[in-house]
Amino acid sequence: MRASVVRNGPTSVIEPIDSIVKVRGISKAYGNVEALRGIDLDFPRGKLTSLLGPSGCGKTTLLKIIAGLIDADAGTVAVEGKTVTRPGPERAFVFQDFALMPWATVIRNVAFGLELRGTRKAEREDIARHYIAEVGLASFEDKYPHELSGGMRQRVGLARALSVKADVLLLDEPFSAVDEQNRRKFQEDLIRLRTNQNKTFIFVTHSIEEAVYISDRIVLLSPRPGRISQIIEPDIDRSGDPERIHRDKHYLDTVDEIWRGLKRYVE
Ligand SMILES: Nc1ncnc2c1ncn2[C@@H]1O[C@H](COP(=O)(O)OP(=O)(O)OP(=O)(O)O)[C@@H](O)[C@H]1O
Repeated sequence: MRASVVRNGPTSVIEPIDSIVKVRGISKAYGNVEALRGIDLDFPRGKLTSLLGPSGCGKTTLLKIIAGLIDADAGTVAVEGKTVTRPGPERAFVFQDFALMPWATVIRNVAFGLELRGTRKAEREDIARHYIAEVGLASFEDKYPHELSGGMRQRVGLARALSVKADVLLLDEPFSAVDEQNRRKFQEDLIRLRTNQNKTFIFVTHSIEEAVYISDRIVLLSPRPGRISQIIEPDIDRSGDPERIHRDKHYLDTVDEIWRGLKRYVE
């Protein structure tokens, strides 16, 4: 099936994309389970793209292939024109469970990526402090993960990814382990960070509402083997009150449209 781009809103012209990540012909099977088949995708620089689709359609697999954590059977991924063969400093992965070290303080956890790269202590702690404040955790530098709520641990994971100054942040359902309130707050933080930090975010989610709320572009995958079914670019003004956005006509129409696209897979 050819991918179609749908824009909800006044913009009707589709501009050429300045893509930072190019995925070409990616296929992947685990034994006889075919997870992905022939994925071609461009991820625009400085934008947030969500991967959305039925359970088991290969979203996490695609994210991990982009991260260089697992190999594809066929196809290539290039970041800034350079073929991905392993994890690299220009990409940071935020795991579902945030993968924090329980025996280390917040600041050590956040600075860990820099520690691995050999950045000296004073410098890496300065950088870590900056991003700890950026995610709203100033004054929690010396706490341990067990002293934090799920939402706060999630922020530590994000601060760590921001600290290594990767251009591309890969987030695997970062909201799945937190309550609704923290989820909303973190969604707003992500919208703000995307604007302030000029990072490219690639985001796996199960939630249509969440995808429409935070994404510049939504890639809808078909059931396994995952193929691109549709690409949707919600045209939503996110500068205002979040409650207003949730009642915005374009927002509601886009949610509805995606739901109608996905419904046929779950009925
Ligand atoms: N290491 C593995 N070994 C065997 N099968 C796997 C492995 N990892 C994933 N799979 C299978 O590959 C398919 C795609 O998995 P993946 O986790 O990428 O999908 P997903 O869309 O992220 O799923 P979900 O929405 O449920 O999180 C699934 O059927 C899954 O069971």
